[in-house]
Amino acid sequence: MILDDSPQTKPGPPALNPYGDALFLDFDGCLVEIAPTPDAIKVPDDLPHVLQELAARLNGALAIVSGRSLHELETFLQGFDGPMVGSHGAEARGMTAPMAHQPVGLSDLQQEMADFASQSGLLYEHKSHGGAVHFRSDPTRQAQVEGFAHALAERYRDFTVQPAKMAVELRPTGFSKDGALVLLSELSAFEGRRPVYAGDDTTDEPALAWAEANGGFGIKIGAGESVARFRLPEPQQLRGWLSAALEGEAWDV
Ligand SMILES: O=P(O)(O)OC[C@H]1O[C@H](O[C@H]2O[C@H](CO)[C@@H](O)[C@H](O)[C@H]2O)[C@H](O)[C@@H](O)[C@@H]1O
Repeated sequence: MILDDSPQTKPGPPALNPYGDALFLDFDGCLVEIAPTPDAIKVPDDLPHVLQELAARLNGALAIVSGRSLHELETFLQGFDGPMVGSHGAEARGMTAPMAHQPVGLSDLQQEMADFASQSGLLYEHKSHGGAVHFRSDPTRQAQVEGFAHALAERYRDFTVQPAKMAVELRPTGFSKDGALVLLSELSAFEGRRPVYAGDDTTDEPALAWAEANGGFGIKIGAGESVARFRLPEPQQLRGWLSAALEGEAWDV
């Protein structure tokens, strides 16, 4: 079954193998639909339960891997108690935290970001290991926000500019989602399993590539170029695929 008509047409993903697969899921734009602001997302009531049940079916080999702060993921997904990686690979639960200390200059950097956003009439998102300035309310400000972020990263060397959907983030240098997959795959629940990664954004591409290069596959959610072999058009279809896996249904490729 062909699920999209974009220039880079890809089929939908095959069925999960509960005995051999490890599942890694991005959050925003992947498990849940993009919303006007970070706080405005709608998490379906049954999503934590579906994740919890599916994790049990996979013998614990299911993790959330996100750019969000870990405490936000835990709040949005109460009822799912499996591993989670937040802040683009810098913090985690269910395994040793990848980043042992907070990045140098964190609070000063956050203050500068908050001040810039306030003066620019844009939304500042305070994050546990960095920050984000969102320009979804005024996309014409993109270049200005990017210029500000790159100038900031010149002065705060522990931080790297992370482009996001209608936002620019500053995240800790040296951490990434694909780096997190390496660490997660060393956990006994994940070891030796075929990695399957679902994500929607440029920040997910290295993780999608990692899954493809390590005997598994990637699922790109939404339009756009991707290294992933498979695609689903919206988070809703990914949630459907997860529910089908839980019910043991085969997915028609
Ligand atoms: O790695 P992810 O789970 O995909 O998180 C990436 C960033 O997602 C959030 O921002 C994006 O989603 C918002 C809600 O839909 C939207 O308003 C915003 O424009 C998007 O950029 C989140 O706010 C960031 O902290 C995450 O890093």
